[in-house]
Amino acid sequence: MNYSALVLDIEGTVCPISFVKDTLFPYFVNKVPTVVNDIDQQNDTVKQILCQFKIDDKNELINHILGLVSNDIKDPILKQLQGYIWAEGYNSSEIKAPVYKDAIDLINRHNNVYIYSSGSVKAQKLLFGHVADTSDSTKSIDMQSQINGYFDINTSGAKIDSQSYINILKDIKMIDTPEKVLFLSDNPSELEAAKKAGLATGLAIREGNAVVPNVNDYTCYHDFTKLL
Ligand SMILES: CSCCC(=O)C(=O)COP(=O)(O)O
Ligand SMILES: [Mg+2]
Repeated sequence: MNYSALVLDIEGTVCPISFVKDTLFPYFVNKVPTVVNDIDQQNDTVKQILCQFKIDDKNELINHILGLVSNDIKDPILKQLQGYIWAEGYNSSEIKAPVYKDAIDLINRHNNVYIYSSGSVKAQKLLFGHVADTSDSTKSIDMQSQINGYFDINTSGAKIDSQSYINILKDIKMIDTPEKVLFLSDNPSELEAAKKAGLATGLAIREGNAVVPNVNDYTCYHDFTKLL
């Protein structure tokens, strides 16, 4: 099947879950106390995001944010904040995104690729702007020009809600032919929601992903080499 558009999840699909859990989250957790305690020194956007939590006490706010991270809560305010904190890590080259080689190749050979992740649009752009270069560990590759658009839980809604996929179909002007849009994710609940909206779906099977008991119900991809 020739798909007119691809919509790709990030964590567990185009990069390992371990990158998010062992690199991105710890980097963020380490910075949270300073960012909250020194709120007056943060830029206006970060101040506004912190204010949205509506918690005045700094220690309480720190504990609230850290609790969201440790329980992997896909909270829209948390996700916005993470993008701003990770920017420092990417811009200083401390963080580079280990996007799977087969995912890089897939993105390079399809001309209509979109991203839909719980990570904020800002975080997504940073990630694709700083993809680890496997041939030279000191370098990163900017893949942003290969991505046609980015969607997150703030722009489109929760990933397990089929309305979110309808919103995306409208945005990418594919609402009349949803079956020509392929959504790839490691999360069966997301695939079910996308399927309900009429999209074609594929389950990413990667090392470290959660085991899917009813794996035979899905079209599975251990890598994307043979896709398209
Ligand atoms: C944009 S990378 C940050 C990943 C993240 O915060 C996250 O929650 C990943 O969720 P996904 O929807 O990509 O599985
Ligand atoms: Mg995922």
